Amino acid sequence: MKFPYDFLFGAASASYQIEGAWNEDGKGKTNWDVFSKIPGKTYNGTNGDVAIDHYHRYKEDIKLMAEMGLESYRFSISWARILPTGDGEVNEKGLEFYNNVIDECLKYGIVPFVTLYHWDLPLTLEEDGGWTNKRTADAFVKYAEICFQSFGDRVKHWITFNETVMFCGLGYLKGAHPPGIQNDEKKYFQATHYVFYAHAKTVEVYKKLNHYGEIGITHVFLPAYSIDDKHENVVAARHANEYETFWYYDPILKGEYPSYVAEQLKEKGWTPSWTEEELDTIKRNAGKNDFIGLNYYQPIRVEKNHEADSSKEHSRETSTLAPGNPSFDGFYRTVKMEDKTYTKWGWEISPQGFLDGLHMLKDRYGDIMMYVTENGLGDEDPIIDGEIVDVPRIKYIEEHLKVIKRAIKEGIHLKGYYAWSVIDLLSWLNGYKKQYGFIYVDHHDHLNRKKKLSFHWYKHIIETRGEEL
Ligand SMILES: C[C@@]1(C(=O)O)OC[C@H]2O[C@@H](O)[C@H](O)[C@@H](O)[C@H]2O1
Repeated sequence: MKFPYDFLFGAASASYQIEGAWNEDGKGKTNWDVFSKIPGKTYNGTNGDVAIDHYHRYKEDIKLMAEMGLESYRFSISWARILPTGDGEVNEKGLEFYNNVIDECLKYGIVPFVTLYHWDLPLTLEEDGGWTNKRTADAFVKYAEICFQSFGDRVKHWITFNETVMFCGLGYLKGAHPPGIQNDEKKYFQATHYVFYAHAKTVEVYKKLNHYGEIGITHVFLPAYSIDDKHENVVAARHANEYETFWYYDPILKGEYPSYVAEQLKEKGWTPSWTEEELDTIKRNAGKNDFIGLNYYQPIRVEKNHEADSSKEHSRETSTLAPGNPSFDGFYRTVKMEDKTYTKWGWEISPQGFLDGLHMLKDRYGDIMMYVTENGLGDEDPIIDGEIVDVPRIKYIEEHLKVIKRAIKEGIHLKGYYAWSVIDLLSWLNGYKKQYGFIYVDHHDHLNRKKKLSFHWYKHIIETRGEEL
């Protein structure tokens, strides 16, 4: 059986991780332009000043995507190229660059799937409180409307935010992302609320434009499973799903926060300062979402945490989602299981965990339309006789595509798959060591591009619409 005729086979990237040209053509500074240059913050001091120079080489890169037969390309717009100060004057050269990228995609029949925010925030806004300041939410809605008006005639698939839990959690709890704040739960939850509010307002604005495209949000999908049937561990898994998944998915799909979390926040004094207008905006627009984007890499296996409160000690290493760390509130701990397989970065490889999680989402939210907006294997790819023989990546993606095909047969409304990443790119915390791409970038030879084994494999899967999987 082939994948449905309208299922999109795609691959993804993000502006800060590929573009470079960090200070060219009127682009404003972002939080990451500054944060990445603070000693110790990134692996080996890597930063996105050049990245893989996609800003100057986008035609070459998109031509390679076309050669792969890619049906859709998910990329993000750097807000600071459009509005250098976040909410001031428009930078025409920024509009020009993304118009060129979109037109280059359409030249090859590649469907552009655009993320408005993939973590690079204009510095002016970060310095004014970032996502804990409602100004940023209001500025985002203005920025989004400019993008809709400029690109909406050709872009019909829009993602507002990528992985809110990551930029808020790493920004305000772990300190591994800007603004580098640790253990500030009040700011963490406040930031998530303003993101959900900005998302809801943006959906409302988009729908009023009658562009007849799709809009949604992309969340991490990290289904939590108890390590055994012990009651306290089952409770721990429920707690993890409430804070890591339902806190994020409920306001988008149900228009309200999960009571399990909301009540605990009240007890702990972590409730965001929200207004009735904000809560009503979230409620009023929940039904207008066209899809939810899932970034799935792994599940987590959890047990009740009994250790003294080590949840407050953080480092870059404890911020990479590897198992063995306590939750931010110390309630549970993730566990590395003897009978599971893991990547070099300690992420469990579990297509079955994905399928079980999809059914959990359907049980809770009904028949919602979904895209897998990221999935892939971060690895140090083997190079044999000059060829990048990334067989582990082929196996990883193959197993997950098989499960996606099965999920569709079981009634899960999945409309597309975007491998992370289309091309090797800068990893926020792992520099260029952790590769994800179908296309290799040689940092020892002028960033030259080279097709990996997986490039040819994915081309075949797309051509045959995954019939053999
Ligand atoms: C933490 C990490 C990684 O480096 O493995 O997860 C997978 C992938 O998620 C994406 O949303 C990030 O933009 C990208 O950089 C990757 O980040």
